[in-house]
Amino acid sequence: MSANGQSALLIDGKKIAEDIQNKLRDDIKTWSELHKRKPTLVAVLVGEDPASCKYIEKKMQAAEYVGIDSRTEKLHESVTEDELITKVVELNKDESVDGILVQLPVPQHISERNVCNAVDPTKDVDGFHIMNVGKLSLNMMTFVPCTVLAVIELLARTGIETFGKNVVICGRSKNIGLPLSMLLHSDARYELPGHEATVTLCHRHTPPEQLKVFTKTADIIISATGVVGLIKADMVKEGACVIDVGINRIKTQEGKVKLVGDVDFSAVREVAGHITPVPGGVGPVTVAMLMKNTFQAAMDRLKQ
Ligand SMILES: Nc1nc(=O)c2c([nH]1)NC[C@@H]1CN(c3ccc(C(=O)N[C@@H](CCC(=O)O)C(=O)O)cc3)C=[N+]21
Repeated sequence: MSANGQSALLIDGKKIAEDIQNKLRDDIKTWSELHKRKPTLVAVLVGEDPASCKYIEKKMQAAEYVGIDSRTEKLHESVTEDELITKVVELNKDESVDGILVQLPVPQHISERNVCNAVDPTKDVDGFHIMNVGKLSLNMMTFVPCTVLAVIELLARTGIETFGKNVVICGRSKNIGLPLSMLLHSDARYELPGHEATVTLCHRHTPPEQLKVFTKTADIIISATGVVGLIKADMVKEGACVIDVGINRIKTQEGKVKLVGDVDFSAVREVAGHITPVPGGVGPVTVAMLMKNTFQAAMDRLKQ
């Protein structure tokens, strides 16, 4: 139990996602009536990975709710890189399409980088195109990856300051840890909103004792590693905010599959000031931010 005798406040990602989507729903309705069309999102899914199918389904449901036209283009697992890129280029040229996303991971024989770079940067609602990654690193306006936006949104809506704070990010993935580190230290003197934190980016070669030294001084800990139980109670400063981006499927003793994050939730909860659960934390807000990026893409298209 923490010094004030209370356990951490739970950050309700599901509720936050609903709030965002309700606001978007109103804005999209107004926009669609004005422009006589709806924003349009196309997801490209290669193969039939059950987790990918589930995420795509959630995205399609959210799109339907907020008033975005959406569809999933399904390609066989054996599709070649050229064939996949041909599909993407076709969507790039399609004037009725505002946002394109290729669900990751793609099969081993296809280069993820080549595929992400094939998406028209103005339709790249995932923010994975090399040009959008470059812009983010320069704190320029661009599409920011949805999970990164979700973390920022969870902090902002919970009233957690980042200005001058110590943030420790665990995990340096190109789609989450790295862009999150770029956004959280962003400088307000450029185009993007500045978050102005001091960021420490830890990864698999950060020695465990050193990791603990870093996390112990963090005001905000964000874990995106896929390592179950990485963040333990003795690594967390009293009152810190803990954001769990991990998604791990584990088998329980009864043989059931359970979704857990990277954080030892029940123990960390007693030390932290705020904590996100898994499920019901970052995941639903990620989907909401995809809707926001798609609406943005549609608005930008009409302005061009
Ligand atoms: N091109 C691309 N863009 C992505 O944005 C992308 C991707 N590929 N590949 C996979 C990851 C993962 N991701 C999630 C989306 C929603 C939940 C989500 O809604 N999670 C629910 C529960 C889901 C469940 O029950 O499995 C929750 O945490 O409460 C999680 C993870 C988007 N990703």
